Amino acid sequence: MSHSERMSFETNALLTPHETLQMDAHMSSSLEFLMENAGAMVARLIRQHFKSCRVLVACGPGNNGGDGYVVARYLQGWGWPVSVAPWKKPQHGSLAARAAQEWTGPIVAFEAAEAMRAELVVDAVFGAGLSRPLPEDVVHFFQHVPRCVAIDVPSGVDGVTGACWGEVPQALLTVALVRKRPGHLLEPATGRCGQVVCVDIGMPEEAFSGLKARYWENTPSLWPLPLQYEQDHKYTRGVVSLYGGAHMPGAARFASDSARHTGAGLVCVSSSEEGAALYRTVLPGCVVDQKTPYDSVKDQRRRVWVCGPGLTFKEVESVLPTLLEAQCHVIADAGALAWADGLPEKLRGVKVMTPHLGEFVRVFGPVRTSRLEAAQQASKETGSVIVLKGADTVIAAPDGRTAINRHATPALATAGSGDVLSGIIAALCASGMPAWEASCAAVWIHGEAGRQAAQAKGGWIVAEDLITFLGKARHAAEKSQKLSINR
Ligand SMILES: NC(=O)C1=CN([C@@H]2O[C@H](COP(=O)(O)OP(=O)(O)OC[C@H]3O[C@@H](n4cnc5c(N)ncnc54)[C@H](O)[C@@H]3O)[C@@H](O)[C@H]2O)[C@H](O)CC1
Ligand SMILES: [K+]
Repeated sequence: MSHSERMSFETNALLTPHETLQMDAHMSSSLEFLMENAGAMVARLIRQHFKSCRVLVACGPGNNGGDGYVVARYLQGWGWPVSVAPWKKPQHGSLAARAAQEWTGPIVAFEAAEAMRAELVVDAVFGAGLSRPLPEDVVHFFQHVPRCVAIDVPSGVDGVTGACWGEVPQALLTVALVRKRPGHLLEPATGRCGQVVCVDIGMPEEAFSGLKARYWENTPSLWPLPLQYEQDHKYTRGVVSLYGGAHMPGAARFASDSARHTGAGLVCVSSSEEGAALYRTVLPGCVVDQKTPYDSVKDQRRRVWVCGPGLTFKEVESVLPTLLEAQCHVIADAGALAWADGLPEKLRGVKVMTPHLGEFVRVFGPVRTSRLEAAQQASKETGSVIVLKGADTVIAAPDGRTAINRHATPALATAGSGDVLSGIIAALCASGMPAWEASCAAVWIHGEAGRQAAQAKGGWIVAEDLITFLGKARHAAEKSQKLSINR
């Protein structure tokens, strides 16, 4: 059992609406207590973030609306001027109806004019499980809202995929209950959520029993990094190999430098006669040879390969099938993905693929669902870990485990940044980490190095800068895991 599976619902696990329903079913006798706590916590957060002002709570017919009535009651109790605008009344006898009954303050029409009169609107219309387009009158209402705080999600956000069912409210603050949801971390929803704060509503541990987390926010607690030991030598640290192309040597250089700076014990670069002469001059820290892939894979220490950065179609064709035949652990990027244009089965056996959206579409075809689901599907079909790169990188494993990474910076959008990532993944795979954990860790370290480099360099960086911060970035992850060797 992997570390993440043992972790159950740690704080970085993400809850889907379906899982929330399962928990609520388990806790049916305590739902009223949970709704009371949810409303109280949201009201407290509002008090922390805003000065007393005219508040309008927009309530839907379900439990999200129920939470809204509780918020209204607490704020009014603290002396705030509060009104409630029900979009639709809760069903008679429901939990939300009971919460509505306890609201004795003003009730106003659900219309734009009321929204405009308010100084702050609480969006308690729909929670994260909505599965149909946002009604027109709800869209119209929220277009006139001055400042908005959303309970669970801004109404119309799909809590799993981050898709929006129409023009959803723009929140300044979104209050997640129990745990964040995958949708909070995925575009376009992230942009509509504002600051996301997660609150404890007193959900007991036993409510999680029988549930197995499948989604996580990518944080260092998800993937323990191997430590450094006294007895280490370069082969215990791990060997990374790559085939260096003769035409675009910069990419192989970035990948090999990045593997070394992340902690690989040794990086071996094989190339043609012409390429090897070049790599010997630019990569003094690597072992450079002219071995054919067929001969290279006979060396049992050379199990982990980066394939693709800087390679032409012909070069990939001459290397990748041999690596896959020998069951090497291949990280496929750039040229290797272009080589499989429209034919993902050519990549069967690859351990990790690192496409950006354009490359992903070239290999797997148009994304008809969401990026999240497309990455999960591709991973299941190919048996490879899919690292779908972006501001909200998705790391999907064939067994369904999915991490979403927000630990990044726009400064990473520079040529060579992807080559650096493939080198980090290779270094961590070579150190013995399983492919999904290595990929998650690499994406985080890449983001951390980008942040540190951008800070040190004043904002704008190139791939070379990123590489020089990889050691520090790995150390930052270790520190955060409280596993630092300097402890
Ligand atoms: N464990 C927890 O985290 C708790 C969370 N709470 C809150 O509960 C909601 C989820 O409640 P639920 O009733 O399942 O969903 P909604 O409130 O979103 O209600 C949906 C409701 O609306 C109806 N509906 C949807 N679209 C339309 C439409 N176009 N026309 C008419 N009606 C529509 C739909 O049929 C449903 O009836 C969660 O967000 C939290 O805020 C609990 O308070 C405590 C435990
Ligand atoms: K909402």
